[in-house]
Amino acid sequence: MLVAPSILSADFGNLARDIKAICDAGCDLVHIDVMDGHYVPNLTIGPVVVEPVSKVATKPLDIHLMVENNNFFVDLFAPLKPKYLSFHIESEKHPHRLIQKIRSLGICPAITLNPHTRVEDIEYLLEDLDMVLLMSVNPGFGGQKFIPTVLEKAKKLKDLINKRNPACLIEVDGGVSDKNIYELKNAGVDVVVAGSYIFGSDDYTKAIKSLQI
Ligand SMILES: O=C(CO)[C@H](O)[C@H](O)COP(=O)(O)O
Ligand SMILES: [Co+2]
Repeated sequence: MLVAPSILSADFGNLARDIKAICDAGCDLVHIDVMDGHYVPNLTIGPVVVEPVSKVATKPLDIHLMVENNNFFVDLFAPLKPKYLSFHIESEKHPHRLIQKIRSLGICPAITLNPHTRVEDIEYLLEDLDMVLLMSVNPGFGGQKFIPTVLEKAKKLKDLINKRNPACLIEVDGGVSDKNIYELKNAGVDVVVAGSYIFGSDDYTKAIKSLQI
């Protein structure tokens, strides 16, 4: 299991320090939550902040867009060369076109599904995707309760992935901890995002290791 700590739960007054700390503690990816205050009722950070603080990151960036104007934000964040750039299927009229654009910029395209969205909705996009991000909370805030129906969704998605594109990864984001990590693993999940669990612990190395099963 790969682990991507969400910096939403980091100390925003010491963001570079916290990004360095999770990289030193052995995380696999650095998850950056980008919220525009329109698509979700919260506002976070743009490239003006992410670019300087991510200079200390020794692990690849995993950027999660929660925005209305995906095209605009893809253009804003592409120069930072994240490994993964994901956008919400629910906020995009032309997901297939946007996936091709992200790929043409040298970035691995990923798509995100809210808790209510059926995995079948993205079946015909799977061949073009490197990762699917399943939300296990409603997007917008850290520290929420895990929605367990994501486990059934992950299993269904795994079947579709095995049929269409076995190389595509499944990522789960929201309410992840050592309490649900084994169920997530059994459901076929490859990558977990964890914010409050990791940043709320007093030993980042131990917390990250407890999820790298
Ligand atoms: O995308 C997100 C919220 O929209 C965050 O990545 C997610 O909530 C992680 O935080 P936590 O592990 O505390 O739930
Ligand atoms: Co996220």
